[in-house]
Amino acid sequence: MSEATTGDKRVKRDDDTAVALPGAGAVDLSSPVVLQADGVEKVYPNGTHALDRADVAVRRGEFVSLLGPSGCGKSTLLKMFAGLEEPSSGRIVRPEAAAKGRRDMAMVFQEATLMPWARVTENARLPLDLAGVPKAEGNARVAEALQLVGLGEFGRCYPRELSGGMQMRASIARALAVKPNVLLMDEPFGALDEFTRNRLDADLRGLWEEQKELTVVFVTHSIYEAVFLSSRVVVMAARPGRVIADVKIDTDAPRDEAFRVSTQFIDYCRVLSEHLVRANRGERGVH
Ligand SMILES: Nc1ncnc2c1ncn2[C@@H]1O[C@H](COP(=O)(O)OP(=O)(O)OP(=O)(O)O)[C@@H](O)[C@H]1O
Repeated sequence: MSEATTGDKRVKRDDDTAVALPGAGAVDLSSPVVLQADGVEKVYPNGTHALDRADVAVRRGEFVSLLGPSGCGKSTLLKMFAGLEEPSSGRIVRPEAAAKGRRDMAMVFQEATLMPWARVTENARLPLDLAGVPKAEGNARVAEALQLVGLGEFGRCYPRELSGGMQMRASIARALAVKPNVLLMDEPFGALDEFTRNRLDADLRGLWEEQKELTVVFVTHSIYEAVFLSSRVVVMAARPGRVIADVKIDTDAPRDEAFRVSTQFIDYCRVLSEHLVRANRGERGVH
Protein backbone atom coordinates (compact mmCIF):
# COMPACT_ATOMS: atom_id res chain seq x y z
CA MET A 1 0.00 0.00 0.00
CA SER A 2 1.29 3.47 -0.81
CA GLU A 3 0.18 6.87 0.33
CA ALA A 4 -0.21 9.97 -1.79
CA THR A 5 -0.38 13.56 -0.68
CA THR A 6 -2.63 15.85 -2.66
CA GLY A 7 -2.77 19.37 -1.29
CA ASP A 8 -3.68 19.00 2.36
CA LYS A 9 -5.31 15.61 1.76
CA ARG A 10 -3.83 12.16 2.17
CA VAL A 11 -5.41 9.36 0.22
CA LYS A 12 -4.63 5.69 0.88
CA ARG A 13 -3.98 3.59 -2.19
CA ASP A 14 -3.86 -0.18 -2.06
CA ASP A 15 -3.95 -1.37 -5.65
CA ASP A 16 -3.72 -0.27 -9.27
CA THR A 17 -7.37 0.62 -9.52
CA ALA A 18 -7.57 2.81 -6.44
CA VAL A 19 -7.43 6.56 -6.87
CA ALA A 20 -5.36 9.33 -5.37
CA LEU A 21 -7.22 12.49 -6.23
CA PRO A 22 -7.85 15.87 -4.81
CA GLY A 23 -11.51 15.65 -3.88
CA ALA A 24 -11.59 11.88 -4.27
CA GLY A 25 -14.91 11.90 -2.43
CA ALA A 26 -16.45 13.42 -5.55
CA VAL A 27 -15.73 10.32 -7.64
CA ASP A 28 -18.19 7.48 -8.20
CA LEU A 29 -16.07 4.71 -6.77
CA SER A 30 -18.20 1.86 -8.10
CA SER A 31 -16.80 1.89 -11.66
CA PRO A 32 -13.33 0.62 -12.55
CA VAL A 33 -10.56 3.07 -13.37
CA VAL A 34 -9.79 3.13 -17.11
CA LEU A 35 -7.12 5.83 -17.10
CA GLN A 36 -4.86 6.90 -14.30
CA ALA A 37 -2.07 9.46 -14.08
CA ASP A 38 -0.02 8.61 -11.06
CA GLY A 39 2.36 11.35 -9.92
CA VAL A 40 2.91 12.26 -13.55
CA GLU A 41 5.46 14.91 -14.37
CA LYS A 42 6.36 16.19 -17.83
CA VAL A 43 9.42 18.24 -18.69
CA TYR A 44 9.87 18.71 -22.45
CA PRO A 45 13.39 18.49 -23.92
CA ASN A 46 13.51 22.33 -24.15
CA GLY A 47 13.10 22.49 -20.35
CA THR A 48 9.42 23.49 -20.25
CA HIS A 49 7.87 22.10 -17.09
CA ALA A 50 4.48 21.25 -18.61
CA LEU A 51 3.05 19.15 -15.80
CA ASP A 52 3.91 18.83 -12.13
CA ARG A 53 3.04 15.57 -10.34
CA ALA A 54 -0.50 15.11 -11.61
CA ASP A 55 -2.72 12.51 -9.95
CA VAL A 56 -5.85 12.01 -12.03
CA ALA A 57 -8.03 8.94 -12.33
CA VAL A 58 -10.86 8.49 -14.80
CA ARG A 59 -13.47 5.82 -14.23
CA ARG A 60 -15.45 3.92 -16.83
CA GLY A 61 -18.46 5.87 -18.06
CA GLU A 62 -17.33 9.24 -16.73
CA PHE A 63 -17.32 12.43 -18.76
CA VAL A 64 -14.29 14.26 -17.39
CA SER A 65 -13.20 17.68 -18.58
CA LEU A 66 -9.66 19.00 -18.13
CA LEU A 67 -10.22 22.72 -17.62
CA GLY A 68 -7.63 25.46 -17.38
CA PRO A 69 -5.87 28.38 -19.02
CA SER A 70 -3.54 28.11 -21.97
CA GLY A 71 -0.31 26.32 -21.14
CA CYS A 72 -1.49 24.46 -18.02
CA GLY A 73 -0.71 21.08 -19.55
CA LYS A 74 -4.19 19.89 -20.55
CA SER A 75 -3.15 18.66 -23.99
CA THR A 76 0.05 17.21 -22.57
CA LEU A 77 -1.94 15.14 -20.07
CA LEU A 78 -4.42 14.07 -22.76
CA LYS A 79 -1.58 13.02 -25.07
CA MET A 80 -0.05 10.99 -22.27
CA PHE A 81 -3.41 9.26 -21.71
CA ALA A 82 -3.40 8.50 -25.46
CA GLY A 83 0.17 7.18 -25.34
CA LEU A 84 1.38 9.95 -27.69
CA GLU A 85 3.73 11.39 -25.02
CA GLU A 86 5.62 9.66 -22.23
CA PRO A 87 5.81 11.04 -18.68
CA SER A 88 9.22 12.27 -17.51
CA SER A 89 8.41 10.68 -14.17
CA GLY A 90 5.42 9.00 -12.58
CA ARG A 91 3.27 6.66 -14.65
CA ILE A 92 0.18 6.38 -16.76
CA VAL A 93 -1.90 3.28 -16.06
CA ARG A 94 -4.65 1.94 -18.33
CA PRO A 95 -5.87 -1.08 -16.36
CA GLU A 96 -8.57 -2.20 -18.83
CA ALA A 97 -6.35 -1.79 -21.88
CA ALA A 98 -3.58 -3.68 -20.13
CA ALA A 99 -5.96 -6.52 -19.27
CA LYS A 100 -7.29 -6.78 -22.84
CA GLY A 101 -3.91 -6.27 -24.51
CA ARG A 102 -5.23 -3.38 -26.63
CA ARG A 103 -6.19 0.25 -26.22
CA ASP A 104 -9.79 0.90 -27.28
CA MET A 105 -9.26 4.63 -27.53
CA ALA A 106 -9.92 7.25 -30.15
CA MET A 107 -8.81 10.87 -30.25
CA VAL A 108 -10.49 13.95 -31.70
CA PHE A 109 -8.42 17.09 -32.25
CA GLN A 110 -9.30 20.79 -32.53
CA GLU A 111 -9.05 20.59 -36.32
CA ALA A 112 -11.29 18.09 -38.07
CA THR A 113 -8.24 16.75 -39.99
CA LEU A 114 -10.29 15.23 -42.82
CA MET A 115 -8.73 14.19 -46.13
CA PRO A 116 -10.04 16.85 -48.57
CA TRP A 117 -10.01 14.50 -51.58
CA ALA A 118 -12.11 11.81 -49.87
CA ARG A 119 -15.84 11.68 -49.19
CA VAL A 120 -17.13 11.74 -45.60
CA THR A 121 -17.70 7.97 -45.57
CA GLU A 122 -14.17 7.31 -46.84
CA ASN A 123 -12.74 9.65 -44.21
CA ALA A 124 -14.68 7.94 -41.44
CA ARG A 125 -13.69 4.48 -42.71
CA LEU A 126 -9.95 5.19 -42.81
CA PRO A 127 -9.05 3.93 -39.29
CA LEU A 128 -11.15 0.81 -39.91
CA ASP A 129 -9.42 0.16 -43.24
CA LEU A 130 -6.06 0.60 -41.52
CA ALA A 131 -7.12 -1.85 -38.83
CA GLY A 132 -8.18 -4.39 -41.47
CA VAL A 133 -11.88 -4.36 -40.57
CA PRO A 134 -13.82 -6.17 -43.35
CA LYS A 135 -15.43 -3.74 -45.81
CA ALA A 136 -19.07 -4.65 -45.12
CA GLU A 137 -18.61 -4.33 -41.37
CA GLY A 138 -16.69 -1.07 -41.85
CA ASN A 139 -19.47 0.38 -43.99
CA ALA A 140 -22.10 -0.59 -41.42
CA ARG A 141 -20.10 0.94 -38.57
CA VAL A 142 -19.51 4.17 -40.50
CA ALA A 143 -23.20 4.44 -41.40
CA GLU A 144 -24.12 3.99 -37.74
CA ALA A 145 -21.54 6.56 -36.58
CA LEU A 146 -22.70 9.11 -39.16
CA GLN A 147 -26.28 8.63 -37.97
CA LEU A 148 -25.18 9.16 -34.37
CA VAL A 149 -23.62 12.54 -35.18
CA GLY A 150 -26.49 13.62 -37.43
CA LEU A 151 -24.65 13.24 -40.74
CA GLY A 152 -26.59 10.26 -42.03
CA GLU A 153 -27.48 12.11 -45.24
CA PHE A 154 -24.01 13.54 -45.88
CA GLY A 155 -21.79 10.50 -46.35
CA ARG A 156 -21.20 11.20 -50.05
CA CYS A 157 -20.14 14.83 -49.49
CA TYR A 158 -16.57 16.07 -49.63
CA PRO A 159 -15.29 18.00 -46.58
CA ARG A 160 -15.34 21.31 -48.52
CA GLU A 161 -19.10 20.89 -48.95
CA LEU A 162 -19.64 20.82 -45.17
CA SER A 163 -19.74 23.63 -42.60
CA GLY A 164 -17.07 23.74 -39.87
CA GLY A 165 -19.50 22.17 -37.40
CA MET A 166 -20.38 19.38 -39.83
CA GLN A 167 -16.69 18.70 -40.46
CA MET A 168 -16.22 18.35 -36.71
CA ARG A 169 -19.18 15.95 -36.60
CA ALA A 170 -17.50 13.91 -39.36
CA SER A 171 -14.30 13.84 -37.31
CA ILE A 172 -16.25 12.59 -34.28
CA ALA A 173 -17.97 9.96 -36.45
CA ARG A 174 -14.55 8.74 -37.59
CA ALA A 175 -13.58 8.34 -33.92
CA LEU A 176 -16.87 6.64 -32.96
CA ALA A 177 -16.68 4.19 -35.87
CA VAL A 178 -13.79 2.41 -34.16
CA LYS A 179 -16.17 1.80 -31.24
CA PRO A 180 -13.80 3.18 -28.62
CA ASN A 181 -14.33 2.64 -24.91
CA VAL A 182 -12.49 5.88 -24.30
CA LEU A 183 -12.87 9.03 -26.38
CA LEU A 184 -10.14 11.64 -25.90
CA MET A 185 -11.12 15.09 -27.21
CA ASP A 186 -8.69 18.01 -27.42
CA GLU A 187 -10.77 21.21 -27.61
CA PRO A 188 -12.80 19.80 -30.49
CA PHE A 189 -15.18 22.76 -30.70
CA GLY A 190 -12.72 25.56 -29.85
CA ALA A 191 -12.61 26.92 -33.39
CA LEU A 192 -16.39 27.04 -33.88
CA ASP A 193 -18.81 29.92 -33.33
CA GLU A 194 -20.67 29.91 -30.02
CA PHE A 195 -24.03 28.75 -31.41
CA THR A 196 -22.53 25.80 -33.27
CA ARG A 197 -20.39 24.98 -30.28
CA ASN A 198 -23.40 24.96 -27.93
CA ARG A 199 -25.31 22.71 -30.32
CA LEU A 200 -22.42 20.27 -30.67
CA ASP A 201 -21.92 20.28 -26.89
CA ALA A 202 -25.59 19.33 -26.44
CA ASP A 203 -25.32 16.60 -29.09
CA LEU A 204 -22.09 15.23 -27.63
CA ARG A 205 -23.61 15.11 -24.18
CA GLY A 206 -26.68 13.31 -25.58
CA LEU A 207 -24.48 10.85 -27.42
CA TRP A 208 -22.47 10.11 -24.27
CA GLU A 209 -25.70 9.58 -22.29
CA GLU A 210 -26.88 7.03 -24.89
CA GLN A 211 -23.59 5.09 -24.96
CA LYS A 212 -23.77 3.84 -21.41
CA GLU A 213 -20.15 2.76 -20.96
CA LEU A 214 -18.39 5.40 -23.05
CA THR A 215 -15.70 7.30 -21.16
CA VAL A 216 -14.86 10.79 -22.42
CA VAL A 217 -11.89 12.97 -21.49
CA PHE A 218 -12.46 16.44 -22.90
CA VAL A 219 -10.00 19.35 -22.93
CA THR A 220 -11.42 22.86 -22.78
CA HIS A 221 -10.67 26.48 -21.80
CA SER A 222 -14.33 27.17 -21.27
CA ILE A 223 -15.86 26.99 -17.80
CA TYR A 224 -19.35 27.00 -19.35
CA GLU A 225 -18.56 24.14 -21.69
CA ALA A 226 -16.99 22.12 -18.88
CA VAL A 227 -20.00 22.54 -16.59
CA PHE A 228 -22.50 21.83 -19.36
CA LEU A 229 -20.81 18.64 -20.55
CA SER A 230 -19.14 16.96 -17.65
CA SER A 231 -19.84 14.58 -14.86
CA ARG A 232 -16.55 15.79 -13.34
CA VAL A 233 -14.16 18.67 -13.98
CA VAL A 234 -10.43 18.48 -13.26
CA VAL A 235 -9.26 22.07 -12.86
CA MET A 236 -5.67 22.88 -13.81
CA ALA A 237 -3.35 25.86 -13.42
CA ALA A 238 -0.19 26.90 -15.26
CA ARG A 239 3.50 27.57 -14.49
CA PRO A 240 3.98 24.76 -13.81
CA GLY A 241 0.96 22.91 -15.14
CA ARG A 242 -0.80 21.17 -12.27
CA VAL A 243 -4.13 19.89 -11.02
CA ILE A 244 -5.68 22.26 -8.49
CA ALA A 245 -9.19 20.89 -8.01
CA ASP A 246 -11.56 18.10 -8.90
CA VAL A 247 -15.23 19.02 -8.99
CA LYS A 248 -18.14 16.64 -9.55
CA ILE A 249 -21.01 18.23 -11.48
CA ASP A 250 -23.59 16.58 -9.33
CA THR A 251 -26.99 17.14 -10.90
CA ASP A 252 -29.74 15.09 -12.49
CA ALA A 253 -30.90 18.13 -14.43
CA PRO A 254 -31.14 17.45 -18.19
CA ARG A 255 -28.25 19.17 -19.97
CA ASP A 256 -30.37 21.45 -22.11
CA GLU A 257 -30.84 25.16 -22.73
CA ALA A 258 -32.72 25.52 -19.42
CA PHE A 259 -29.70 24.07 -17.60
CA ARG A 260 -27.45 26.74 -19.14
CA VAL A 261 -29.39 29.50 -17.37
CA SER A 262 -30.18 27.64 -14.14
CA THR A 263 -28.92 28.71 -10.71
CA GLN A 264 -27.16 25.35 -10.40
CA PHE A 265 -25.24 25.92 -13.64
CA ILE A 266 -24.19 29.40 -12.56
CA ASP A 267 -23.17 28.13 -9.11
CA TYR A 268 -20.91 25.48 -10.66
CA CYS A 269 -19.39 28.08 -12.98
CA ARG A 270 -18.67 30.25 -9.96
CA VAL A 271 -17.01 27.38 -8.07
CA LEU A 272 -14.72 26.57 -11.02
CA SER A 273 -13.97 30.22 -11.62
CA GLU A 274 -12.98 30.70 -7.97
CA HIS A 275 -10.57 27.78 -8.17
CA LEU A 276 -8.93 29.34 -11.23
CA VAL A 277 -8.72 32.81 -9.64
CA ARG A 278 -7.19 31.39 -6.46
CA ALA A 279 -4.65 29.44 -8.50
CA ASN A 280 -3.65 32.60 -10.35
CA ARG A 281 -3.04 34.24 -7.01
CA GLY A 282 -0.78 31.31 -6.12
CA GLU A 283 -3.10 29.78 -3.50
CA ARG A 284 -3.97 26.09 -3.36
CA GLY A 285 -7.42 25.11 -4.64
CA VAL A 286 -10.09 23.86 -2.26
CA HIS A 287 -11.20 20.38 -3.24
N1 LIG B 1 6.37 19.42 -27.78
C1 LIG B 1 6.61 20.40 -26.91
N2 LIG B 1 7.85 20.85 -26.70
C2 LIG B 1 8.10 21.84 -25.81
N3 LIG B 1 7.15 22.44 -25.06
C3 LIG B 1 5.88 22.03 -25.23
C4 LIG B 1 5.54 21.01 -26.17
N4 LIG B 1 4.20 20.81 -26.12
C5 LIG B 1 3.74 21.68 -25.20
N5 LIG B 1 4.73 22.41 -24.67
C6 LIG B 1 4.64 23.43 -23.62
O1 LIG B 1 4.12 22.79 -22.45
C7 LIG B 1 3.21 23.64 -21.78
C8 LIG B 1 1.86 22.94 -21.72
O2 LIG B 1 1.36 22.82 -23.04
P1 LIG B 1 -0.05 22.15 -23.35
O3 LIG B 1 -0.26 22.25 -24.83
O4 LIG B 1 -0.12 20.82 -22.72
O5 LIG B 1 -1.03 23.15 -22.58
P2 LIG B 1 -2.56 23.39 -22.76
O6 LIG B 1 -3.11 23.60 -21.40
O7 LIG B 1 -3.17 22.28 -23.56
O8 LIG B 1 -2.57 24.75 -23.57
P3 LIG B 1 -3.59 25.24 -24.73
O9 LIG B 1 -4.91 25.35 -24.06
O10 LIG B 1 -3.02 26.56 -25.13
O11 LIG B 1 -3.55 24.21 -25.82
C9 LIG B 1 3.18 24.94 -22.57
O12 LIG B 1 4.07 25.85 -21.96
C10 LIG B 1 3.67 24.54 -23.95
O13 LIG B 1 4.33 25.61 -24.58
